[in-house]
Amino acid sequence: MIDTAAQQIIDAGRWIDAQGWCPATGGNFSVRLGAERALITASGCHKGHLSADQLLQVDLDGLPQESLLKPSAETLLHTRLYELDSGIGAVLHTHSVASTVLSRLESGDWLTISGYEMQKSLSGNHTHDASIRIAILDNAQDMPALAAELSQCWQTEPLAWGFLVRGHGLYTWGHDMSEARRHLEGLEFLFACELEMRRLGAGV
Ligand SMILES: CSCCC(=O)C(=O)COP(=O)(O)O
Ligand SMILES: [Zn+2]
Repeated sequence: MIDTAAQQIIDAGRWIDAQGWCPATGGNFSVRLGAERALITASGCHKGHLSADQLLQVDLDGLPQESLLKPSAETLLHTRLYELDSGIGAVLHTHSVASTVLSRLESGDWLTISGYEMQKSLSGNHTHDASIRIAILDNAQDMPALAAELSQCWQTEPLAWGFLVRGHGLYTWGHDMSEARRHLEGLEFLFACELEMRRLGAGV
């Protein structure tokens, strides 16, 4: 199980890097290992060429388990998602240009997208003819505070698919790594379209 999860994270990192969505040391990825644990990337390494010795187990308080590695600085956002929804099996955090710029252009708490066929890549959506809303949290270096912000937002309205952190990037998830990758690819396509529309002065 751990070997499979590790390979899923390594493969996702290679693919995400090839898309240009985890430049420098940006991004972090995790897979749930059970009710109380997750496998997550270590802090500060390039996520495009990970090896198994750059992954460690954490409990849902974000504490390393049987490892001397330093977990991702953003571990608490991953573990909070696993606590908030027991159906989440994998979490991907990326730093694309589109998610970073769009989250800064939008000054409100939500990004609303409508009219795109690609909305159907997000579980539960069956038409372009509806609006999807992606929450935007303000960035912070204080991870317990940002995780608390996420919990508060979730209590008002449970989030689906992902959320943006302003000027920082995207968190997305799925019931397994395959669904998380589909949500990531779909959302990034939608963000790129929306950014291009705004650049052309169309819509909004
Ligand atoms: C230059 S990236 C800054 C940190 C960050 O936002 C990130 O996603 C990577 O942090 P980690 O500790 O997981 O390497
Ligand atoms: Zn980040």
